[in-house]
Amino acid sequence: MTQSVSSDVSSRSLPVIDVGALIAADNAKAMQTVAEQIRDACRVHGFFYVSGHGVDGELIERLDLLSRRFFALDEQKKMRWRMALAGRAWRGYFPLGGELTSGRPDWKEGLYLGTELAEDHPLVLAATPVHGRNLFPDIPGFRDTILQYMNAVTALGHVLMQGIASSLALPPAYFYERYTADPLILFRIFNYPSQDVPGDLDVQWGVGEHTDYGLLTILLQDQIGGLQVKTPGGWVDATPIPGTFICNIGDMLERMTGGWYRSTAHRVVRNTSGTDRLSFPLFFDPNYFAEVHPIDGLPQVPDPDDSASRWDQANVHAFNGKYGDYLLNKVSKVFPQLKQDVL
Ligand SMILES: O=C(O)CCC(=O)C(=O)O
Ligand SMILES: [Fe+2]
Repeated sequence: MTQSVSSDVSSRSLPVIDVGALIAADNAKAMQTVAEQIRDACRVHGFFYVSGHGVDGELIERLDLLSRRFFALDEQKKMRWRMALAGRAWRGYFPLGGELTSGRPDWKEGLYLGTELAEDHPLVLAATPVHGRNLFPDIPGFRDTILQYMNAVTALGHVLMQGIASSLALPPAYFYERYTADPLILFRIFNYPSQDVPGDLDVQWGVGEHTDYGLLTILLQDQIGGLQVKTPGGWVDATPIPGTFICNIGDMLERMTGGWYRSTAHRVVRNTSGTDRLSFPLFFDPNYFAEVHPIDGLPQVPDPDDSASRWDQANVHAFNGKYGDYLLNKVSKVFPQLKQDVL
């Protein structure tokens, strides 16, 4: 990979944490060991691989296969499910170069999805942004597979948040009781095609440097690679490891922990491998209406404001208010046109 810069990968590679004990939930000592591994990973990197997660491998294979079938369709056909058609629900397909990071197009196409809510759900009737029905492409089996996958990984998200609570010496249900009994789940399926960029386009990355907005991102990626994580020692490749997810913490967890855990910047290099790269991030976030507050009693971080070196120059610690407000402010920057049309 051309932009790979890690020279001393062994000391800087990201940890793999087997979370089987958290799922089994029958051995307090083993659960504590996992919580300590999570704490170390969140303190040092903000990124870790998860193995032993229990999500069905056959379901993952089916999701990958059907997603490839979708992206192989003509662009014109894929545009039948374009995001503009979902309005405020913020769902559907966006074409190559259609999403911006820091004002520049990313070299990816994708399908935006989330918790499936019916037209008569109160939040949909109230036209709540990012809530609504999905635009499921008419690939046989795709809808059910996506819904099953979102359910399975959301369940994993609840377990991981229990582990994160324990890692902070909080009761396991800390986040559930305050923020995630009804979490905001956004799910994306991305294709990074191995395709040249036309000379007149200002494209550099698959996805430019950024942090994620919410609590926890649970990412499935295929075998191509390209995700890189910013560490104090430089950019590190998050090399694919079969059978694992990659987890990273988002801005809201940094805010809640007063910077004790950081939302670590990451990016994806442009795919030049000759084969499409697929990735599937699921964002496990606080309820849209939840007010985010710092957690009492954590170790104090002297100066948590790192806005000067952050990709968006934002100070997440200055944010007060509903998670939904924070999210909308961010999302409107990555899809400015859509914001104009539907908000
Ligand atoms: O595709 C990837 O590997 C990462 C995508 C990502 O960082 C994001 O969607 O926030
Ligand atoms: Fe991300």
